[in-house]
Amino acid sequence: MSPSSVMDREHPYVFLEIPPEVPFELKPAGEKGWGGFATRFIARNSLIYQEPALFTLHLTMTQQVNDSAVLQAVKNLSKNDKQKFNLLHEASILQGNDNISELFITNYFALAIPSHKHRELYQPNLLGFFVFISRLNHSCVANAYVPQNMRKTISCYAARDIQPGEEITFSYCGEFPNMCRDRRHGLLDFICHCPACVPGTRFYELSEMRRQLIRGLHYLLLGLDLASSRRGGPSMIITDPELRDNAEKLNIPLMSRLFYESMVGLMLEEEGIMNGLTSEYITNRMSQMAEYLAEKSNVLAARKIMEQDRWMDRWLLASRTFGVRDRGDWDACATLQLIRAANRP
Ligand SMILES: C[S@@+](CC[C@H](N)C(=O)[O-])C[C@H]1O[C@@H](n2cnc3c(N)ncnc32)[C@H](O)[C@@H]1O
Repeated sequence: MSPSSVMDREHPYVFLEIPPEVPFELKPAGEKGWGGFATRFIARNSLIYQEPALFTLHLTMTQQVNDSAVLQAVKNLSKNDKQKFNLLHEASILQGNDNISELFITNYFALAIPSHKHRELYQPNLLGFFVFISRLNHSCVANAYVPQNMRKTISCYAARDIQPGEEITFSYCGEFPNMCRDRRHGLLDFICHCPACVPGTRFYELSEMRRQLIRGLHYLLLGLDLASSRRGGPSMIITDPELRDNAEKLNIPLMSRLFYESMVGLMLEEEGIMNGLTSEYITNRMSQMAEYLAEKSNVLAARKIMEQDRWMDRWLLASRTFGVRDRGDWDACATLQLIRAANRP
């Protein structure tokens, strides 16, 4: 028996009692430490696991995660739950990290709680500690996703079909689709080795191009450079000054918007990171824009575009009416500007 397999058999995770409904097992995952591997076939868009927080920390806006806050919360746990925390702590020590706050930071998800005030919907200072979904590793081309949660529970869904034995991964940052490798690695605190992060491969080159393109398309749609470290500040992702100015004023014709949105969809699909939630989100945004169309020919063209199931087909059709003007353009632009002004902090 090799020394590593002896170590693996005695690893703290082996003693974690995994609930029977969890469709993955914990195993070593190379340089990523341990990870979760599917124990059965998981169909695209289906729920993988819904998990309640082991405990939560509600910090004030100026407070940071600290050892005493974490230890105080752990003290109030049941014996069983304390044991889970201790096993994760032991595993963390094996990886050379004895720091309690760090352990919390590696295993938390920010929780959103509904609030009467729209702007307070997302409360980044309510943090939940999760034992099982936190065992899943990151990938920039993940096969699962964890949507923004609304209560003290998080859910993980399959972004595509997952075969038994396949490692289940999700993206630790929802905004990675429009960021190139260097920017992503600047935000992660480790070097990711997923297929989109290994330079010199065809997939890597295509991935870099696709993400740069998505970044530019987002600029055209939102007038914002979401991938910039100075978000909201000046950006040169669109070099044509007139087009950039129109994007910043949200003055992009509706039919062009449908084309840009379809192209984002196509790029995400080609990259292998389109999931049910994102698809629904882009489709809704396209439908909302189409509502402003006033010319009959454009209304019909938009309807045809939206009827297509594949993003490639939507994009091809949308390219035929790209740049066509509509009487509803001005109305849409004015409304988008009002929404932006209302949402400014
Ligand atoms: C929440 S934990 C995930 C589970 C962890 N691998 C374990 O053994 O418990 C996050 C940590 O896993 C490692 N990790 C996750 N995804 C990775 C990736 N794609 N490449 C390298 N390391 C990764 C990093 O050390 C990261 O800080």
